[in-house]
Amino acid sequence: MAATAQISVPGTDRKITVSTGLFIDNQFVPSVDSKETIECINPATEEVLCSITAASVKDIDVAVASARAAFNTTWGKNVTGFERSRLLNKLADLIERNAQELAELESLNNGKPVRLARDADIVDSVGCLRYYAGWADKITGQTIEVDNKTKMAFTKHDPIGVCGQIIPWNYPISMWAWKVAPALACGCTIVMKPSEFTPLTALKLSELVVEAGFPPGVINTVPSLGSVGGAAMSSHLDIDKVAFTGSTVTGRKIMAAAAMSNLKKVSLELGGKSPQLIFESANLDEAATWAAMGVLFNTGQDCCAGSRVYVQDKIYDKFLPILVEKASQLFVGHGFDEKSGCGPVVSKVQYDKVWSYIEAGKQQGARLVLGGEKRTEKGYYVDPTIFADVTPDMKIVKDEIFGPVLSVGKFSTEEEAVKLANDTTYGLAAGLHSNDAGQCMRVSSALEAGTVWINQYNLLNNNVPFGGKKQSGIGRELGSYALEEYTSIKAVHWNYGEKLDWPL
Ligand SMILES: NC(=O)C1=CN([C@@H]2O[C@H](COP(=O)(O)OP(=O)(O)OC[C@H]3O[C@@H](n4cnc5c(N)ncnc54)[C@H](O)[C@@H]3O)[C@@H](O)[C@H]2O)C=CC1
Ligand code: BAL
Repeated sequence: MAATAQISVPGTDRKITVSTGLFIDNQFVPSVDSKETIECINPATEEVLCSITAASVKDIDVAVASARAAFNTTWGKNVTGFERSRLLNKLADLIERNAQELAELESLNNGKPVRLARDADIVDSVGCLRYYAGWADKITGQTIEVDNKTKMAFTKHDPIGVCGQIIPWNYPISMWAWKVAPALACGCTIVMKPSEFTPLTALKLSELVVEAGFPPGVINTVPSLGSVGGAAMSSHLDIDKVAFTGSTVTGRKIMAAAAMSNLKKVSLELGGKSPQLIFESANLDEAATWAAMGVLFNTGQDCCAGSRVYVQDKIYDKFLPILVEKASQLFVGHGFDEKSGCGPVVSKVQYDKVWSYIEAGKQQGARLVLGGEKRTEKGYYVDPTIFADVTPDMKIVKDEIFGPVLSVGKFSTEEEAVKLANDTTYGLAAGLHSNDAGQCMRVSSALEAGTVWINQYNLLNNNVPFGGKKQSGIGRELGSYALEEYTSIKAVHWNYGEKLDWPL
């Protein structure tokens, strides 16, 4: 039995108990060979919450063996879709029951407001599990007529097997749900590696996996450093698929490791530098609200953050103050303050990265119109920061910052707007605000992005696919499209009459 930690809930006399071991075969266990630990930090206070076991390469082997055994016996093709659906729905119910505690733990480890973790991240995650519970008994192949006389063929959509799932720290519960729900619906088993920055809710969710009644080995949770556990999973010979969300740099490493090991299937949901275009016909107040939310939600730590806003020249001077006003209305504060709409960034590393970009923006001559001043209090807080009059060569315009930092530039024609928007190696998302229907159709078609929002931003739905073009990724999550990531298609040719003339 591995140990537990008690984490105090601010403003209450309650404590949350977290198992600090690895979750393998439905049990919390110590590492088989290592004493390495991961310190979990509260980004709002910079205090250590607890230390947990860091999985070694050997622990990954043990978790994979557990997932393989489950795949071959109690899960995989040995369980009906109806049963997978029932268990997914049960898990969704348990997460809903525990929403407040999970949201508190998410806030303590990640910094995001409890209110948003509970009412957005967890509500959407429960919805995701229920959405894929609906699919579990509807995953079917095709019957294919071949010659109508002696042969038919059919396809089976088999579960792909053991899935390594490597998730980031920006939406720990949501990314867990996006990975777990379609994999289980298809009959796959899982080795889940949460980010070393935010492993606590994945450990807590593992307790609910047992309570829901999943057989041992179906979901294993192995917190580990990316360079240890993540790398071992990517090159593992008995993992059939890796699903990853995180940086483009790490995505490349995972793909290379997959190629050099067993050519496992890989899906990558990577970075972005998404544009939002504001055309002169737009409702400026509404467009400013979406634009502010588009970059500031989750403190800008969002793969699809709309971190470049381009405004048509005729409305630029009118739009900019409205945008600045909207952004300054956001209350940035401790995640346990119900008023807080934005917490600190997740870690000291991320804090330093965001500030290095703010300094670069200043040095390269962008006009600072909001924020850009450090706070003196403890915690990794960064206030909403807006730079105006940016040019395409600036670092703040080119690179993914992953913080509450917005670059605002100007365009005159629709053609120029599209050119600026597409001037990036990324292609995750884009937004356009216009009341000209023809323009909405033309521009949404021309934007090189996996998701385009028209007169909205950042709102996703569990039944709509999400993923990137260009260097923002490969494959799709959510919607029916995600099922393709977790299935392997088998074609069965059935001869019921043809005799072969032999020798040929
Ligand atoms: N697309 C997205 O949603 C995310 C993008 N990012 C971007 O990445 C930047 C750096 O953040 P990081 O936490 O360093 O991102 P990262 O991409 O390195 O981390 C994401 C996950 O990958 C794992 N990982 C790290 N190295 C690995 C390796 N060699 N093999 C397999 N797995 C590995 C980590 O342990 C974590 O679970 C951020 O500033 C942001 O720009 C970060 C998190 C999420
Ligand atoms: N915004 C969707 C998920 C992500 O940021 O990784």
